Amino acid sequence: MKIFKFGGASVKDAESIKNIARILQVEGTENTLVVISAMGKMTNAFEDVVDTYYTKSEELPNKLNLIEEYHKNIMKTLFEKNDEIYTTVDILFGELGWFLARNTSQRYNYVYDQIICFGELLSTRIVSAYLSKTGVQNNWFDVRNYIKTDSNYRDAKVNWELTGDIITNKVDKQKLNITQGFIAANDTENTTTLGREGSDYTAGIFAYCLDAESVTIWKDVEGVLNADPRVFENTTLLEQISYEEAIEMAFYGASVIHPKTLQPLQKKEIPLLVRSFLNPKEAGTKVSKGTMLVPNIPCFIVKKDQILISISALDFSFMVENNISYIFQKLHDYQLKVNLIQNSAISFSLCVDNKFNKFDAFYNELKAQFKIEFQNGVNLYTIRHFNKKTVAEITKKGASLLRQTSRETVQIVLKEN
Ligand SMILES: Nc1ncnc2c1ncn2[C@@H]1O[C@H](COP(=O)(O)OP(=O)(O)O)[C@@H](O)[C@H]1O
Ligand SMILES: N[C@@H](CC(=O)OP(=O)(O)O)C(=O)O
Repeated sequence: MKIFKFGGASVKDAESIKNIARILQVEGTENTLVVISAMGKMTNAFEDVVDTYYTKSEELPNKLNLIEEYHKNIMKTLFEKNDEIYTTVDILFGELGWFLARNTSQRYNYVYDQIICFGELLSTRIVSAYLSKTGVQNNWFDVRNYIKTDSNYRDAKVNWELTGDIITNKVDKQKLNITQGFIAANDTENTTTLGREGSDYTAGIFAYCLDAESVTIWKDVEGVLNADPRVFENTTLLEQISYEEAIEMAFYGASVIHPKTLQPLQKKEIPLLVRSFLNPKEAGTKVSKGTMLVPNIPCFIVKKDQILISISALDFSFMVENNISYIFQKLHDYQLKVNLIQNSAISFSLCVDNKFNKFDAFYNELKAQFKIEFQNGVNLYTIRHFNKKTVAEITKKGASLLRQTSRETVQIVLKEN
């Protein structure tokens, strides 16, 4: 069985959806499972709905209208006025409205997941209906009945045993299956999510459980490049990457592949292909067992808008196991994602992502016990397979605040203007 994943960019408008139908017709529609993300930037729009719900509820109808209009504009091009999809989509907006009106929970992350899931539910319904309309038979299903997780809303952990059982028993391998990325459900049937950009991971979960022959992620770029083309001018396509190398790149923040996606694939040696939906004839990138990197060139990864924190003890004592373990417990409690660590005898430096806006609370708790300084808005550059020239190229971009070098990797924290 083949697993395809189409991300937001590949379902961002009516033309993109027509393109998916063309790709499926060329690639074949049997023994295939297609995982689809929310359209375009709709997950961001739903995040805005969540914030508005809590802070400026008078603006909520307006935000919801914008989302509805976006989807209906796309539908206008793809369907006739009386097509059933309009009822399906209205029911979904009705369910969302019902939740917003009835919810009494103040648990932000729980509420977030119950709202955010509509992006994927809408996109998959629309793509599935369009495929059916154009004669491509398909089987839409609600992934929340297949992927089961714990109740760690917004970053749920998969219950592999249960999920594996359900998927192997329930997925009809003969058909073209269409389902949602990123969302799942816990054992009380509440919606959970796998972390932002988690649809790649969904594809990996299905591939693992179904022993798929391959996973293909369709992108608006040729494949995995040696640097983010939005940040670097000259980029080169990587034709082959080993699992180990791809895991390293994803870990350091190469956003083109979600970091959790690769391990399940590596375990079963399922190749991951990253191909262009704009140029589907090209081979793109293959991540598989084998050669580390082809071509073997330096690769650049940048994580923007990080916080560089420096912590030392108030009494100038050494930063050792007991206070470091305490700090890590707090980082975990406040869901701060650590991207770089460096310690000296009396101070401990960290570069973190303030993913869930919990840095202030972390800071306030720690400042009672430690001297803690921080700098917002720094960028973390990682160069895999670096050389002198590439390090010089990066460091000339701004003031270098911290550097860490290992055999294959250099990481540099920069304050850019
Ligand atoms: N190393 C890289 N190789 C290719 N694309 C990259 C890389 N790093 C960042 N990108 C960016 O990732 C984008 C595709 O990812 P994304 O927008 O998340 O796609 P989707 O949401 O459709 O899955 C590309 O348009 C490109 O700008
Ligand atoms: N829609 C979700 C999940 C996802 O993976 O999206 P994309 O494939 O567009 O990155 C998000 O934006 O986080």
